[in-house]
Amino acid sequence: MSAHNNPAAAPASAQPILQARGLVKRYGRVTAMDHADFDLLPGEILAVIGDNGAGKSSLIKALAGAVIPDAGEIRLAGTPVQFRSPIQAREAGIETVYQNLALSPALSIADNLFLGREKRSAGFLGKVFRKLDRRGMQVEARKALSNLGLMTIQNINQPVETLSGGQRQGVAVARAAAFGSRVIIMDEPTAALGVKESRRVLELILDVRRRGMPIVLISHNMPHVFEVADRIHIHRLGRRVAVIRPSDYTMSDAVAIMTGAMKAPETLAQ
Ligand SMILES: Nc1ncnc2c1ncn2[C@@H]1O[C@H](COP(=O)(O)OP(=O)(O)OP(=O)(O)O)[C@@H](O)[C@H]1O
Repeated sequence: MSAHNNPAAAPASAQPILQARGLVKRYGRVTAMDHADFDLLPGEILAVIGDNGAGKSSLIKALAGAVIPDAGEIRLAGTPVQFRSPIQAREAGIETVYQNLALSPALSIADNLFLGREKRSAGFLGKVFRKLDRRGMQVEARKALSNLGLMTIQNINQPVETLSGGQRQGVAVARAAAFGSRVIIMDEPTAALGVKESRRVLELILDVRRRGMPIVLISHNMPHVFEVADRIHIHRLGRRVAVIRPSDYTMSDAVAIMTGAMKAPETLAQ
């Protein structure tokens, strides 16, 4: 599917769902973020690309509450937010799927989906003895996976360590998509996957967008970026230097802007 006729894409005038202005983060003498800006529009897939060390992770971590910036402002749906921890960002609806997935291999798929937000049984047993509502969680886990067309997974009680890389990625995405999130950030979701599995994860990303959820996709894989992104945020030396549409530039242009070999376009495509 072409990313450029995305019916969910917001008009240019739409208010960003997630926005950052002037983020700064220094580690001693290293400036990881140097007045970095960021805009994610409702319903879009925004790819973030940049050379190694450009500061992509620092930016994403700041948006996800894992790094506290030294300066700058983050707004969620127009409201300034100051996340002090990843939990706070998650509670506000920003879900991050990191490259080294935060899944517990020995636990089942259903348990992983509810890790950290387990459902308790109704009434006394749940309140006093914190008894888990296993049946309820299994029903919801099955629903979350089938919503995303992931029901090739036969048994939601099987341990995650028995799943393929792509299926694991799927569980992580299902978890992110299932809990009323407003934004999903995916850090190199296809980096460790084979061709077929990468394909399925890309389909999954498109599927999540079809459901109206905006996605930030950090990736070094230009063909993947150009295939699914509505817009591409190019990061260089700690800051955003351009936002382009994949239909307006070639992959080598994007790489040239990223490395400084080509001048960044003057105006940011919004
Ligand atoms: N915790 C830290 N302590 C010290 N320096 C750090 C820390 N985190 C990041 N840096 C430095 O900040 C700069 C930006 O790093 P960052 O990881 O954000 O870049 P990146 O674009 O994500 O790189 P990559 O693509 O290689 O993952 C680098 O020079 C890095 O060494």
